[in-house]
Amino acid sequence: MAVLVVNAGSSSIKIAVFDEALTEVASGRVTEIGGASRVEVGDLRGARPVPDHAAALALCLEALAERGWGLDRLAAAAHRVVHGGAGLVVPCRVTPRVLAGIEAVVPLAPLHNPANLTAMRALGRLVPELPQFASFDTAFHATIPEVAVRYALPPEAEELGLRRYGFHGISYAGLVRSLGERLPERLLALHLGNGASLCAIRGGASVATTMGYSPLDGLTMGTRTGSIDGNAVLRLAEVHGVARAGAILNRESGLLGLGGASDMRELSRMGTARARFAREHFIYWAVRHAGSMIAAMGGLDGIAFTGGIGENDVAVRAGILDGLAWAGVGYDKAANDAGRAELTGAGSRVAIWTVQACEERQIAREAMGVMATETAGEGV
Ligand SMILES: Nc1ncnc2c1ncn2[C@@H]1O[C@H](COP(=O)(O)OP(=O)(O)O)[C@@H](O)[C@H]1O
Ligand SMILES: CC(=O)OP(=O)(O)O
Ligand SMILES: [Mg+2]
Repeated sequence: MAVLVVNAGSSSIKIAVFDEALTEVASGRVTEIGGASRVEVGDLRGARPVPDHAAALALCLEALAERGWGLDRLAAAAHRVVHGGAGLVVPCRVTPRVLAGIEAVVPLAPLHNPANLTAMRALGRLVPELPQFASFDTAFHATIPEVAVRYALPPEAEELGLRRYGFHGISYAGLVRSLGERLPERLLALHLGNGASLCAIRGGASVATTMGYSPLDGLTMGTRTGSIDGNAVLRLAEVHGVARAGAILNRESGLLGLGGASDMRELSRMGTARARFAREHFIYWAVRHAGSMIAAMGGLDGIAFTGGIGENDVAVRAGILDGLAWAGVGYDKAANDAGRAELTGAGSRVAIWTVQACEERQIAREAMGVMATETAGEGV
């Protein structure tokens, strides 16, 4: 039995095939979709224009078929879904009702849910009999206490469903599993990719996170503002209208708005004063928000970096770790420069790791869990 996993991020699509022992047997990725796209699927490696997520998925499926993983060999497909609203949280089979639920909250995750739906519908057209499953980025945050979930709004506003959800939960759940025995009591997890968030994980459970009602809140991101005063949002809407204001906040802000490129690697290459400022802004706000996460956990025992930037950008990691020296954080500079997995410095009170994001394996695991439950149910 093989499961195809499709992880559509805001700037990337990552696919992988897992066998029943959760061993990855094939994988591929297209990054910087719509920009200076890079393809790593099958024999295709390098720069190649890929305009959107649909084209990226088609490329990935073609490459998988060439490697002997045609759609006819798959038992199921499993997808990352960023936002399922209040109604869709636990992993489930994709049905017309589930598709409608994901569609209904497109305005809350405009950079993600359309790509997730594109992948589900495309596979549904290609192989209608293939069972499909969805895992939600919000699920891991179900343990966040009410006081951290609620905005200080009156009941009529809360009735609109305005509350904090939190995202990157699939990544955080996978991270907790990857750390295994090493998992400390109070872990500051940093998922730094095109979308970026922090999570305070206490005893393996999320107790606070920086994203809120949508994946716009918190850190400075590739194209998203991160935290911004509500009155500034109202002003943008007043001047430009709601749709344009939404586009500015979600697609034209963040590193792109400040530095002229959404991609961290590209900003490093540019090296202009603007580009440097954008990187500085990213680091500064990651440290500021980290302070809030540490307070929510009542202290800090470990730090784990993951995501494209967290795993690879040595200078960003160094900047954030320098900014957390006050919390007893000391890191091994040579290990950081070399991109090693263990960064804890001699005498540091806090353990530090980089961990490869393993969203795909976590999604496959969850889909297999749903399949097992369905099969058990049939046997009753
Ligand atoms: N080797 C690298 N050095 C610095 N930044 C990197 C590197 N590889 C990827 N990144 C950055 O990671 C970000 C994309 O992260 P990723 O987790 O793949 O995104 P997504 O949120 O779309 O899943 C980009 O800003 C990219 O520049
Ligand atoms: C939730 C989110 O921002 O995801 P990504 O980092 O993949 O864009
Ligand atoms: Mg991602």
